Amino acid sequence: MQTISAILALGPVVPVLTIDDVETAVPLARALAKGGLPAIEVTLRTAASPDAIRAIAAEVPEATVGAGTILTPKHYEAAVDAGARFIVSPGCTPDLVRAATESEVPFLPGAATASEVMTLMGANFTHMKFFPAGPAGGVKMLAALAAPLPAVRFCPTGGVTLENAPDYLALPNVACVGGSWVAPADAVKARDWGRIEELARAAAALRK
Ligand SMILES: O=C(O)C(=O)C[C@H](O)[C@H](O)COP(=O)(O)O
Repeated sequence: MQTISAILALGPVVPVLTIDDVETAVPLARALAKGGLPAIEVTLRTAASPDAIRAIAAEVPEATVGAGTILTPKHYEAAVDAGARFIVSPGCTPDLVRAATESEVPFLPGAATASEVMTLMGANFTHMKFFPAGPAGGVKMLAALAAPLPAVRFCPTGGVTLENAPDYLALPNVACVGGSWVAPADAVKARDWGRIEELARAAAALRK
């Protein structure tokens, strides 16, 4: 089992995917990994998502598939059963902390304020999703959090783009960024894996 720190170091961007059609999961994950983004987050927001995670875990060994939008211990368990290698939440709850403690699959909880970060530090988390990054204060907020809380590493997600990602990645407390822009819905619908591979390649060229 890889640590969350190792998984977030696999690339500068973690694609966030919402998969409606399970048939797209494997070619989509292959295109992203081929473009240089092997750590992939599949949100648990659609009926197809558990099977999508299962298919990627089984058929795309070059990818490290995680599950996002994990809101409850039941979601956590379902994602682990499907083969998720990491678990992501937009926030956190005591129940999720317990589920994470009982699982060997690592957890990236979400935080957006100093108090939330401190609560998660108290539960021994060193890596957190900063969500929703843009609305919660963006680069300025993360830079400000680094002063009193320098040990925590973040994956800002929510409103991150190819254009603003470099500003986030330049911060010492940012491990990588997350975003859905590398797999636009229209490209997935059109099965345009070449375009997605190109978008992944451009994102992978960003330097941490
Ligand atoms: O579902 C989750 O677990 C989330 O935390 C939300 C996603 O990470 C964002 O919806 C991605 O945001 P965009 O890149 O702005 O589209």
